[in-house]
Amino acid sequence: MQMNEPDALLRATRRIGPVILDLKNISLSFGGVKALTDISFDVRQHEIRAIIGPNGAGKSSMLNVINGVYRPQQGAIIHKGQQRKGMDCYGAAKSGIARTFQNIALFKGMTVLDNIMTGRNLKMKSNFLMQALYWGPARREEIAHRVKAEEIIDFLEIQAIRKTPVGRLPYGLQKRVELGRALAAEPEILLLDEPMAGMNVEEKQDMCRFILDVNDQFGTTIVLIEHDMGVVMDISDRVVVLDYGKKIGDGTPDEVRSNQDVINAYLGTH
Ligand SMILES: Nc1ncnc2c1ncn2[C@@H]1O[C@H](COP(=O)(O)OP(=O)(O)OP(=O)(O)O)[C@@H](O)[C@H]1O
Repeated sequence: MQMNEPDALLRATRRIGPVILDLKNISLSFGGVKALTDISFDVRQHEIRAIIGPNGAGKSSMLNVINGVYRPQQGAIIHKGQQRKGMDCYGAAKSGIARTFQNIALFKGMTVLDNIMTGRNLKMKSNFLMQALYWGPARREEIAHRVKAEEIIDFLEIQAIRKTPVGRLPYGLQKRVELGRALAAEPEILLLDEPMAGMNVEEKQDMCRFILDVNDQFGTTIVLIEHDMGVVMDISDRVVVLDYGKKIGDGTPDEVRSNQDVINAYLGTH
């Protein structure tokens, strides 16, 4: 493939690495409904990879396959060179894959800080009894986790609301807190399910900036579903396009934009 100069430069400076997630011939059905049919694509380290497609195309199902919520009936998932066998979402999280959800899934009565702390659960080593007694090592561990949570709060510029119960925050800020909770797990791969849904223009701009900063500063690989085409084309390195559970396009934003199947099935109708 011939890359033009700015593309090549962009990729070189952003250090796109080798394939870390390879999805091969994935098929998934629910009873008679074929959600995904023979889908193959890969994700490279440090890449921002978008999955787009009309409603019901299979995008969320694909994310659920990646983070182990659904097990496909056919196909293979190769994560860092190892074929994944029978992994659930806990296993996926342990292997460095975190995600946010289409509908915010936060503890609404808890503060921003405490919600972000829940993202540290997988990293906690002390057992329940030690934590309950707040005993030596558990105390030191708690302090270290709080420091990490505060770092994320600073990074996302939400210091002013750190003690506010999440349910009282406007929607855009709740989405940012959800990103913070996912970041608290220090994921290698971050899955974002419509991170900008329901946001106004300014909130979208902020979220775009945070996604790019996470990718740049932490080196996190990002796979995102997003309906806003402007956003997708602006921030993604490569885009995979699904329609009725089938892959109809895959490539750089420019390649996808000029793909006639994509224009017919999706872009042309929006
Ligand atoms: N748990 C489930 N049980 C039965 N059918 C399902 C389930 N999850 C998804 N489906 C079906 O699989 C297909 C793909 O759905 P999916 O939610 O993955 O699409 P999507 O592209 O994310 O759509 P949207 O943009 O509306 O969120 C749809 O026909 C949907 O009805």
